[in-house]
Amino acid sequence: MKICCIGAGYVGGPTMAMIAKQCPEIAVHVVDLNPQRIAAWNSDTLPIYEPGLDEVVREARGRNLTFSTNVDEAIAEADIIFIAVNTPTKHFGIGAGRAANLEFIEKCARQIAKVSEGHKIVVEKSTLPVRTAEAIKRILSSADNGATFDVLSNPEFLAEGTAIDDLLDPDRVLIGGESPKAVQTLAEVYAQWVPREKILSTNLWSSELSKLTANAFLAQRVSSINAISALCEATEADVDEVSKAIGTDSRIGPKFLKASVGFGGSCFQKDILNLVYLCEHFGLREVADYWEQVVIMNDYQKRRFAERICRTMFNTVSDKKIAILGFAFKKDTNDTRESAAIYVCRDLLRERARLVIYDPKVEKETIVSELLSALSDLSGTISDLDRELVESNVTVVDNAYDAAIHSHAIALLTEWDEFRTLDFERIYQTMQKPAFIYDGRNILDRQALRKIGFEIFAIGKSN
Ligand SMILES: NC(=O)c1ccc[n+]([C@@H]2O[C@H](COP(=O)([O-])OP(=O)(O)OC[C@H]3O[C@@H](n4cnc5c(N)ncnc54)[C@H](O)[C@@H]3O)[C@@H](O)[C@H]2O)c1
Ligand SMILES: O=c1ccn([C@@H]2O[C@H](COP(=O)(O)OP(=O)(O)O[C@H]3O[C@H](CO)[C@@H](O)[C@H](O)[C@H]3O)[C@@H](O)[C@H]2O)c(=O)[nH]1
Repeated sequence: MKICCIGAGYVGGPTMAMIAKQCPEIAVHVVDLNPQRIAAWNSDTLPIYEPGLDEVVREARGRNLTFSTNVDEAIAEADIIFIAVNTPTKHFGIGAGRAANLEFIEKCARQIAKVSEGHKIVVEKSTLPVRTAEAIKRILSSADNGATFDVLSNPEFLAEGTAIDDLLDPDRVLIGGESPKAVQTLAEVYAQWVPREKILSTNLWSSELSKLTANAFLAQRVSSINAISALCEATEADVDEVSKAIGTDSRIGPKFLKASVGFGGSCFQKDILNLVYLCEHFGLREVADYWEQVVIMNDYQKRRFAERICRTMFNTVSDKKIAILGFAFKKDTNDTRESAAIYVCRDLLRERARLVIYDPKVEKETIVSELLSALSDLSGTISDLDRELVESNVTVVDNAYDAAIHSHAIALLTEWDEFRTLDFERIYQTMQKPAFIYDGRNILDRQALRKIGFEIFAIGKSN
């Protein structure tokens, strides 16, 4: 059997590497339009940082795992074609700011229709609005070379930072489709390492909608506890104690109740906005409003964090040096898409703070480009003033101690493990006084820091 995957990103790369590792008899060919990305997949420095990924790729690459830009060839040879391209929020035209941009999906479907012969199974791996498979089927059925297709939905539930564990031992694999034979063929691939009872099959539309719904529920939990964190700060309740108290109720459960500076990542916001757009499309105004509130609350949480920094530093951060620890949207990834850090830094820059940023895995170019795009207007134009703000007020350094030297405050925005064990005595000596710490992840020992002399503010703690 031959598998092709279109899209060598955070999903296509790790997912296909795992299939290739677990199924040595299947030839897996991952293709992408981006030659730099493909070159990186073929090198010793993979394009994404993910614990355990290097080993999996090293085992299968060259044996039954290939990365290339030969999209047509890979499609033509494959029995199963996964589509794992990006489906970002649309930034133009109808549905701008909400709907998913399906341009890349449609281009893949047209290309598959053009170069395929015989019978192929086409698998939606990307996260898509419910009923996208209908459009894909229409496009594929226009193929004029006699090719036939089954379309399946097989959404991916991996989380970044734990992708390899999630792929090795998933809570479930979901396959939606109309043809039992096609569903069975794909299920056989996963059954090489996933227990049968964890492979669920549903109709196409339930599968597509389950992915959006799963992300909406997860993000809703984070926004719910973050909403409570604001109330904790006003009432001397402690959000971590509240989380623990409610999470021990087996009906609620303990996961995804960690209050934070706000959720980030390429998926939660995009997928909820997509759900909101779908609800509006179907005339379900109240349902749309209900889910939109999850994103509104998240924006509030990020804004609130930056405002608290300004307020508690005597109402001005202008010309003050703030060390930013962490820029990725969570630990153990180099992904910065929609990271809360971007928006906190943007707001601080607008207050004319000087930022010294350190993240163990994020490159300087990525940080600068994220900040410039956060400061740009809707059309993507960056004013000279904003460009100047970033050029003069942002420094990126390669360790936390250098970031903290002479700073007035530290804002911890990503929960990297190395930040837990920093020598804060040493850091305190090098900082301006009073020395402030804003813990956006609630991972630091507040008592110990206070003993050293820090003024510490954490999420959902009223000091
Ligand atoms: N990132 C995650 O953790 C995650 C998890 C589950 C689901 N998803 C979903 O999976 C999809 C992919 O996400 P991602 O994070 O891997 O995106 P990504 O941007 O990292 O990767 C997508 C890749 O597709 C390539 N591409 C786009 N159009 C192409 C075409 N016509 N031919 C060949 N290559 C093309 C791009 O060059 C890019 O490298 C999205 O729908 C996302 O919502 C993402
Ligand atoms: O209790 C929590 C849990 C998460 N977060 C934040 O929420 C964001 C998302 O975290 P997580 O869900 O762990 O990472 P993602 O890689 O975005 O994974 C989500 O999005 C993927 C893409 O659709 C799905 O496949 C996954 O199942 C889903 O967890 C991050 O900023 C986290 O810091 C919190 O603030 N508190």
